[in-house]
Amino acid sequence: MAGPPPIETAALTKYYGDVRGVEDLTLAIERGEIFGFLGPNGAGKSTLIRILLGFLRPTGGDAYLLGRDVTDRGELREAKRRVGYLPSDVTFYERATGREVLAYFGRLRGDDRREELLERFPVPIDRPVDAYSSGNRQKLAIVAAFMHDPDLAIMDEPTAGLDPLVQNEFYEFLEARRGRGKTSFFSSHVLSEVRRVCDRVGIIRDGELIALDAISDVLAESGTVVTVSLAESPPPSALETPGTTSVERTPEGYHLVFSREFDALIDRLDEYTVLDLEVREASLEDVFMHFYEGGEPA
Ligand SMILES: Nc1ncnc2c1ncn2[C@@H]1O[C@H](COP(=O)(O)OP(=O)(O)OP(=O)(O)O)[C@@H](O)[C@H]1O
Repeated sequence: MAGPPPIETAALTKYYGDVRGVEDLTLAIERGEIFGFLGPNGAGKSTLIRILLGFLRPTGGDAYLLGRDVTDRGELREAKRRVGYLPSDVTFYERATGREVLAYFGRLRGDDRREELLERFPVPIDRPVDAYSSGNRQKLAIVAAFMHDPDLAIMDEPTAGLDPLVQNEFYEFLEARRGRGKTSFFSSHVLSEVRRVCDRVGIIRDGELIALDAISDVLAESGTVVTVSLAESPPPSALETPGTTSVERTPEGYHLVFSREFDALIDRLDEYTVLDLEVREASLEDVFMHFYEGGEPA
């Protein structure tokens, strides 16, 4: 079981001229986990992935893949034999058939799991790739990325373009990999998929890591949403009680995200006339929206 973390970064920083890609990013992914990397557009997700794969050189800090320094060509090459990469914009040599594409990648890295993957993610294998739908193209990319059974998979928005059934198949596939101690790291905008499949999440905004947690911890901390409609209109801050993550005024009333500290809230509401009250479990959207929106501008 021992061994270096599959992905490790320390104070990793990348500037494109004056533009910040990522800044001071310190992160360790554990062996066997499914890790989701979330953040709004332009947050720095692709920058991190491109540094890890050696496509970009960091401005500062360190990054290791399977214990190998990604800035050392020889070490990177060695690590990448055991890594599968699924880019967000899949491109193949268009006139090749699916079979030829897979044969090419198979020669480079091996293809022990090719047939099993093609059963899970069937594609019209003898047609030229330029005639593929975007979903089939993505499925072919999945087969190509995983057929050498990599210890670590790095994926940039892997389910974009897949229909819900195939998405589900993909999540089950990642879970089966986890059962064999394989590690998966992916960027996503889709909170529901992260909730469905990830063990831990990192949230990045303006190039910086602003939260890193187990999904269950995130939800335990701020896992309840209360919508309350009052006859009076106090400022939202008047409804802040211990354990409240956020309070907003919406057309339906006040929207509170908080841990389950009901007594404090009930005491506070006693000062007003409650017209309507709804309590429900928070979605990840509720919990993470304040991470996405809040904070200092870059
Ligand atoms: N080649 C480049 N030259 C200059 N700036 C860049 C370059 N690539 C990315 N950036 C900038 O770096 C920042 C991080 O971009 P990045 O693509 O890593 O974000 P992202 O989180 O992957 O976004 P998205 O969700 O839109 O894919 C952005 O401000 C972006 O404009």
